[in-house]
Amino acid sequence: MSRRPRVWVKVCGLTRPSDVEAALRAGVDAVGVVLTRRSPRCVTPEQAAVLVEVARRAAAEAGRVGVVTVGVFSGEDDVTILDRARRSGVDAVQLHGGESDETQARLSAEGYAVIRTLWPSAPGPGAAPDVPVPPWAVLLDSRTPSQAGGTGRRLDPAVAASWVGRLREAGLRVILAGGLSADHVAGIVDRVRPWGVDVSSGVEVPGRPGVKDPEAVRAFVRAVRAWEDEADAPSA
Ligand SMILES: O=C(O)c1ccccc1NCC(=O)[C@H](O)[C@H](O)COP(=O)(O)O
Repeated sequence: MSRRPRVWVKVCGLTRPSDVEAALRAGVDAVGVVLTRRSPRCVTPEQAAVLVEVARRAAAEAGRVGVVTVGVFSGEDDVTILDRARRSGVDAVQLHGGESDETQARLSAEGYAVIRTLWPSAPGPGAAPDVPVPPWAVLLDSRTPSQAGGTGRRLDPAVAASWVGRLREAGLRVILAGGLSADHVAGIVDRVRPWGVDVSSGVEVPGRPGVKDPEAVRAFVRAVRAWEDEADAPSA
């Protein structure tokens, strides 16, 4: 029997300090604030700064090190991204609008961990693109014609697994997103084997984007940690 790896867990689209505290208490590794106006979960940099401070305080109180605060962008120019990232005080930026390699490099040079989003569409070797400059992590997500993220739509697990395999071979950390929730995250992680998972609408109060349900967040983290505690059968 072989031991399973720890899975990095991010809850995204937080808008309320109490939800940030609850997420940290539940044991998440990262909290995301959406800093693009192209989202119903958008917060201002000033609101984000309060949430980031709450996250740092809650992490310190819980004796947690390495908790990451992430600002999500989609389609903003580099100057706007840098301005909002600085004003909010996030550790990492998540590029969720097909931003360029140059933008990624510029943000890395400014000291931000960069999470680069890809939207898997086709299965098979060669379907996942090359990522010429390795970011801190790659995030696989679903999208609709009007929304680049936070859609609540699941990826096809076979497609996701093939992209994760290919990107892992290239040495990248891969975070899986797209319609995850407590009731099926363990099964998807078992099949797709990402380095991390990211959830937003699946832990929200139904019909209220940005308002998290603390019990749903706890159930999500519990489901991931329970999966980690099981062991893989030896391969034949
Ligand atoms: O959450 C949004 O509203 C959003 C809007 C535009 C770009 C990105 C956005 N969210 C990014 C995230 O990291 C979400 O957690 C991720 O898309 C997963 O969302 P969900 O499918 O609802 O779990």
